[in-house]
Amino acid sequence: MYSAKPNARHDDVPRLGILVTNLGTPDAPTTPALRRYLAEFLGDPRVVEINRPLWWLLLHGVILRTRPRKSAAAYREVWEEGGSPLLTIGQKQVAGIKERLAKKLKGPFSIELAMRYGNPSIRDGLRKLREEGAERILVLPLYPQYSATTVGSTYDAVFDELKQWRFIPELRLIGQYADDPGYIESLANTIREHWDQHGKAEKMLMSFHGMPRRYLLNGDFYHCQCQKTARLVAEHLGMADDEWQVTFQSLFGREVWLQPYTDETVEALAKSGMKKLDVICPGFSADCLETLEEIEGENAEIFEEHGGESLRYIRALNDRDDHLDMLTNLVLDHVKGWPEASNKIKRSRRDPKATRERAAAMGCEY
Ligand SMILES: C=CC1=C(C)c2cc3[nH]c(cc4nc(cc5[nH]c(cc1n2)c(C)c5CCC(=O)O)C(CCC(=O)O)=C4C)c(C)c3C=C
Ligand SMILES: [Fe+2]
Ligand SMILES: [Fe+2]
Repeated sequence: MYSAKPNARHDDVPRLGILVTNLGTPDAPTTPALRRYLAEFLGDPRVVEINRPLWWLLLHGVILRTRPRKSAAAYREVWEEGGSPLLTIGQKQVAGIKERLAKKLKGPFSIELAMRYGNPSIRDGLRKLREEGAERILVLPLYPQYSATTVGSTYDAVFDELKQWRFIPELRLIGQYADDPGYIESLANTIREHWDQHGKAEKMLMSFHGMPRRYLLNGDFYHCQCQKTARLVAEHLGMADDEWQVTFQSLFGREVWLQPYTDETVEALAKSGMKKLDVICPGFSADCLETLEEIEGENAEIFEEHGGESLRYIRALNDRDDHLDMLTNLVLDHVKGWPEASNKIKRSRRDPKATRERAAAMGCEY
């Protein structure tokens, strides 16, 4: 049985729905919450693409017995009063985009934050949009670079939910914005502000989340989009080739991942005598465990342990005004051609009494 909007009425005003998504985060920095979260995340075949039965045994037999405790301790280091940074920042981002859209969109719209894993879920976000009357939905995954492991998997979750609906909304998906001029400019702005405050370091690493190299060889061009973002930022800032470098972080498992690795590069640069190093993570639209604990925490320690003086982590774009302006413009570009209030006008021209009588004759509550 396909599901429908509860208490659907024939005179509902159709709205535009915007679902802003990110990866997701555990509900609490505890071992049981991490076990639930990692089981969902690492059980996703888009994320770990190996033989399913073998992976299931390894995941449930080994990884979920050991990693949740370790990961919970790491999450405790970054946890805030309102929850995980990825979630609290996501809430601020959505509130900021909503405020901006309210000034620019003529028709009614609703916007919801949803997470690919954990809460608030994509299923709940889509259902909320449906309850609010959304008949057209735009999905904006907050990943600037497309990867099947992130954006592709988000689409899977959207399709899995929508295929159970009776009325399937018109759907648009934003796949990537790796070379969007507003995004590049926001990154350049935040770097310039950092330089104004702290001066330039000897080098800047642009560190992106990694993935197994095999995925690139099988056609996931995330790597190329990361390179493009980094090149455009460097060009925008007029940086010489030896002033910056792309690296990949957050390795998981024993396979070869995209290289060079951030931690190995940080260590090598410190050993080579470098004293000041800037690191930015352009692929993370919000600060999270991978930036705060891994880069600002672990990698800064690695740098200092091997002779460096200070690794200065440049925060993610988070809820900066230029970032929220850029994301709002991205939404506006992608809803072009979708009529704003025309359906409302059409419906109001109908004879409500006659429509109600016809509906009642069919046993339908109008
Ligand atoms: C197992 C393989 C993983 C792949 C492939 C992967 C790709 C990938 N991830 C992000 C963004 C984020 N990942 C985050 C956390 C995280 N990532 C993995 C594993 C893979 N990611 C794990 C196991 C974890 C959980 C933490 C841990 O136990 O170490 C996060 C942070 C979430 C948070 O709550 O703060 C983000 C964001 C991208 C962009 C990407 C591929 C391009
Ligand atoms: Fe990840
Ligand atoms: Fe990590």
